[in-house]
Amino acid sequence: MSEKSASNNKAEFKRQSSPFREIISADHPIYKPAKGRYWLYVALPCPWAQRTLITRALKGLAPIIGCSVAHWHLDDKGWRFLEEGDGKTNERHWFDIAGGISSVNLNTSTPVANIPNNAHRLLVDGTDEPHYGYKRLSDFYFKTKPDYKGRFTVPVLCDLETCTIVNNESSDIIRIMNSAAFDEFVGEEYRQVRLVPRSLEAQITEFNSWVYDKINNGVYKAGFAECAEVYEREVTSLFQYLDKLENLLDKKYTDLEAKYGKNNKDKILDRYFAIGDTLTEADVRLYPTIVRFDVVYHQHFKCNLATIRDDYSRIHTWLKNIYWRHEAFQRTTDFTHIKLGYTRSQPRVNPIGITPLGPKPDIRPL
Ligand SMILES: N[C@@H](CCC(=O)N[C@@H](CS)C(=O)NCC(=O)O)C(=O)O
Repeated sequence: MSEKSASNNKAEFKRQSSPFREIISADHPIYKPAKGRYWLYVALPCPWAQRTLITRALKGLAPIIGCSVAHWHLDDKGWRFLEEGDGKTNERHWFDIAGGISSVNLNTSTPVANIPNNAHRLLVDGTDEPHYGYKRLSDFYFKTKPDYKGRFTVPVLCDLETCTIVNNESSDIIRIMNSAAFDEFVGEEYRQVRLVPRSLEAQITEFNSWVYDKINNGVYKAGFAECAEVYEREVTSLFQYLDKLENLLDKKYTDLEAKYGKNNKDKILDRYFAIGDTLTEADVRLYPTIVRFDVVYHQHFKCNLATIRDDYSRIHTWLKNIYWRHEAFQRTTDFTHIKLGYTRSQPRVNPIGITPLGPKPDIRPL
């Protein structure tokens, strides 16, 4: 999310690669599957972190892999946790049981302005780090690698036994969660959830590759461009790929209408996903960008050739369907953290740090 993640001398945004890439498996020399051994550190503005929260919820891993939420405000020392001891209440349990992080009550609390950057509203702005009392995410990075020189990004999956970072790349973390590693700790209903079914693997991989480069990362390439020429090129490309996505979903929706009848909305919506007719990793990786689009990327990253709600009707229906009918998505979406996080943490993009009140509502009803 940081505007300083990296850029090259052509004023283009380049995302740094993630240095910690271990997996958890019975064959791994150190990181064996276990209940309560691993902990996920996230920040709710971050779309990459949200992928991991969604997958954790869908796979029933909330009781197996705990989670801490950094304060939504990213400063020049990186993400920070709320003060030690603050979060040691029963409410933390409620946070985890929610299958992600819930702040359903917050989504209706407006306006979001007038909150100081360093406000500490317990279990509203984030949680503490309950194991080591770390104040900063950077503490984990230095503990794992004392000479670490990169950025301190979320999400981070940590091993509490060795106090090291197992992995800090969201696409790996969701594959770890989606593997059979934790099957023995979850019920059959979760074991059956396969976000990358073998029969759809090639299609999902192809979809993910352009969605990642042109849409997930595309909004950042437009928003963090350091000159007009780069911005214009990137924003144009982004909307070309949103058009491609709209066409793909249009075909999907029309085929479902032909099969089940135009009026059979429930049957259609039950099957209306990006690839195949069940929820897959393709939806998990697409959603965090689309749900942030109208509320932040449109104005903050100047991705304003169109909105999802008024100009991309099939993407909009897909988004509303996922948000309103799938708890793992809705309960890991915190519009307040999202809006505040982007608009208050990127002074080059928004120097005064005023958080726009609109659009209203954050997401329309289905
Ligand atoms: N490749 C990483 C990217 C994660 C990432 O860029 N996270 C941003 C938040 S959206 C971050 O933590 N930035 C902190 C910083 O750059 O200081 C992943 O997908 O896990």
